[in-house]
Amino acid sequence: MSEYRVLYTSIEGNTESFINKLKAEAEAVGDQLSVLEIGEENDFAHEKKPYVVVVPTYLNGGTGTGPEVIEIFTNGLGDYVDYGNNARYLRGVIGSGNRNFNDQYILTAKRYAKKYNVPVIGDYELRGTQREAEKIFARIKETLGE
Ligand SMILES: Cc1cc2nc3c(=O)[nH]c(=O)nc-3n(C[C@H](O)[C@H](O)[C@H](O)COP(=O)(O)O)c2cc1C
Repeated sequence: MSEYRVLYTSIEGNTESFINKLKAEAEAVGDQLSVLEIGEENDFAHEKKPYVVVVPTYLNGGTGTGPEVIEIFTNGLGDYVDYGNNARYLRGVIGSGNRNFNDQYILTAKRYAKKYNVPVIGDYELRGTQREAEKIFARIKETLGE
């Protein structure tokens, strides 16, 4: 049995629903997820081992992908990653969004990947499917090793 650390934020519950699918997937193969939901009000803590983040996309200020388009609602997760040495343990980003947003689809995840120099290891729309959870859990295992 292995345990994989996953941090996430969920404003309207879609990401939470996908996390539950990931948990079910992990349990089905005898593994476990150690999950932490980060809101705007969490106390910061020091992460002690490698982890991935799952981040939905909430943007304001335009329809493009330039600097005028800013992240809203999900900043607590970014602040947590920036805290202490936490960024050093971040190994990958999973993005969620809605393809109706075209070029802005999973833009927050792409920005995190660029900022922290880690790959986007998966993406899905809205609540995702069990099949997507299966694929993304496999990527989490590859990314976090053992
Ligand atoms: C105000 C608002 C802005 C959004 N902006 C984007 C966007 O720019 N790109 C994208 O892919 N999805 C966007 N979405 C879709 C959300 O990322 C998607 O619904 C996600 O599943 C929400 O996750 P949550 O329910 O865990 O908060 C937006 C949704 C809302 C309500």
